[in-house]
Amino acid sequence: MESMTFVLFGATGDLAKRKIYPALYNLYADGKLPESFSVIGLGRREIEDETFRGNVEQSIRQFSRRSPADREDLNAFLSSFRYHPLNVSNPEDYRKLLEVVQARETELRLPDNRLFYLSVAPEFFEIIARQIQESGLGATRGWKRLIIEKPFGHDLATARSLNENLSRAFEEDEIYRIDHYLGKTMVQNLETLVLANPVIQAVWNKEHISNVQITASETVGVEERAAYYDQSGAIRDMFQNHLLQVLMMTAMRRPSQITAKNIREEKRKIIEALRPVAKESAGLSVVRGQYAAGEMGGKSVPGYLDEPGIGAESKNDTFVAARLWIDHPDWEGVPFYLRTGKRMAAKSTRIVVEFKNPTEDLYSAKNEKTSPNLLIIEINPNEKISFLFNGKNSRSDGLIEPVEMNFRADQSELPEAYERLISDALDGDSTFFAHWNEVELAWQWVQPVLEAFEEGLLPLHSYAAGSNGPAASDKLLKEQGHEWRLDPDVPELIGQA
Ligand SMILES: NC(=O)C1=CN([C@@H]2O[C@H](COP(=O)(O)OP(=O)(O)OC[C@H]3O[C@@H](n4cnc5c(N)ncnc54)[C@H](OP(=O)(O)O)[C@@H]3O)[C@@H](O)[C@H]2O)C=CC1
Ligand SMILES: O=C1O[C@H](COP(=O)(O)O)[C@@H](O)[C@H](O)[C@H]1O
Repeated sequence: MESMTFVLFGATGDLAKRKIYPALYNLYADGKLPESFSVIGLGRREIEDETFRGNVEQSIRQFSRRSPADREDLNAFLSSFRYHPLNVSNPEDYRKLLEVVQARETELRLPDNRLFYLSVAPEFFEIIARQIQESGLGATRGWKRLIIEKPFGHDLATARSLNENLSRAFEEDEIYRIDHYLGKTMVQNLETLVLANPVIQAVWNKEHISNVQITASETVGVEERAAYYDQSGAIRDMFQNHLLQVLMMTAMRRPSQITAKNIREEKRKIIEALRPVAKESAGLSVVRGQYAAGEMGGKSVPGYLDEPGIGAESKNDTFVAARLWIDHPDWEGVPFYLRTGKRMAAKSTRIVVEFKNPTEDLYSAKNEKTSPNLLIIEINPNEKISFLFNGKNSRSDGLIEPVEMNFRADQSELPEAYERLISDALDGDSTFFAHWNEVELAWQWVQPVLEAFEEGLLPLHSYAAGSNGPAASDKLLKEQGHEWRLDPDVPELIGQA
């Protein structure tokens, strides 16, 4: 682990408070930060170093998975933090920042390895990258790296333009695009599950898999993020990035080696092979919805249009589902169903892999029913892998029923996604960051869908808050003889999983 300076743009913001400081603290507590390091927090407001350190401490006490046990140890951690007021569009502020960074490098005898973390609004990404270059902050003899938050562009054209501008200041291998789903335990575990288990590897293809379902349902509504969310919708907020990343991780084929380069290459092949949709026919494979008033946990909740900050006429999507096909020899004829929505019945991020069931005929002759084998990877809030198979029940009738085998990760010990990702960026490991190829190809698939939404070519279905989304999304599966698995209204399965 190399000593470095962590330059944090947006140090007074929500993400820094809720995720970044707790992640840094836990990495420190786990011995995963270098012995010597410097953190320089940046924001417009004028605050003293002491106040800044107090704010960092408060965020750790409130949001860290582990509370600081020892005052001395916490003070040692906080002593690395300094604050510098900076307005992103003022070049003079960057020159002063360079002096602050260099002074700390000299004082702590740090090499000029610098990690710049952009935890600010996306409209600032380009100007910051340019100023880092022009001020000399980026001219290091050591390494320089850029961690950039989502969203990466608003559509294909803006993502391309952002990337072009960033690449004037940073090489592709210096850019770490955060997709926090790639830092989740079970998303990272997918690679091991499929590649390290020959039995699973052998059946991970069109011969054995009937369909794959990826769900990210949330119970929360738009919360305080109306200004951002009403311009983005579920398609940009969750689908273009998190869901398509999970699809790539699920469908990627075996790489020749487990390296960042090879894994990203395999992911690229999958996203490249996604069958494009035309905007005129997007409605055949994509369903969009918006939540109406409903009931959640016994309480009435307002519909999207009545949420604070949302325009009364908003046509924004809070739900999107799609049926995708991967034109790859190993996945021919296997639909991948993706859906995400706010104000749904349950918080659940999961992948359900449904296997083909050639045993039906064999048992139907005996008037018995077998169910398809299901491999269920629960990502959030549980972190669990289950396999549902057929077994005889232990009652006197001895009928065949789905039986569950499972593995549950010990959640008390699990690092958070941000810990994993920041640690990887410090180590220079980009495996679980989104490469530009993946981001661009994901936007390429989504672009006609965005246009279809904007031009009103698809109906905007209403769904009651607290439901499983619009019924139209069930049709996407029914047309292929499938159904969503493990929705909360399928008690016999959710009860076991
Ligand atoms: N919050 C979250 O849960 C998530 C956030 N993100 C992304 O993370 C990024 C940050 O989000 P979040 O922390 O919520 O945003 P906030 O609005 O809470 O914070 C914004 C930060 O930017 C600083 N800032 C604003 N304008 C300027 C300026 N002109 N010059 C210098 N600094 C400025 C603010 O400091 P000051 O006011 O002192 O100037 C503040 O520190 C965004 O890209 C967002 O999309 C991604 C996923 C989740
Ligand atoms: O990136 C985002 O993710 C969250 C959901 O994340 P999870 O880790 O709780 O599954 C979502 O609420 C938010 O709208 C989106 O910006």
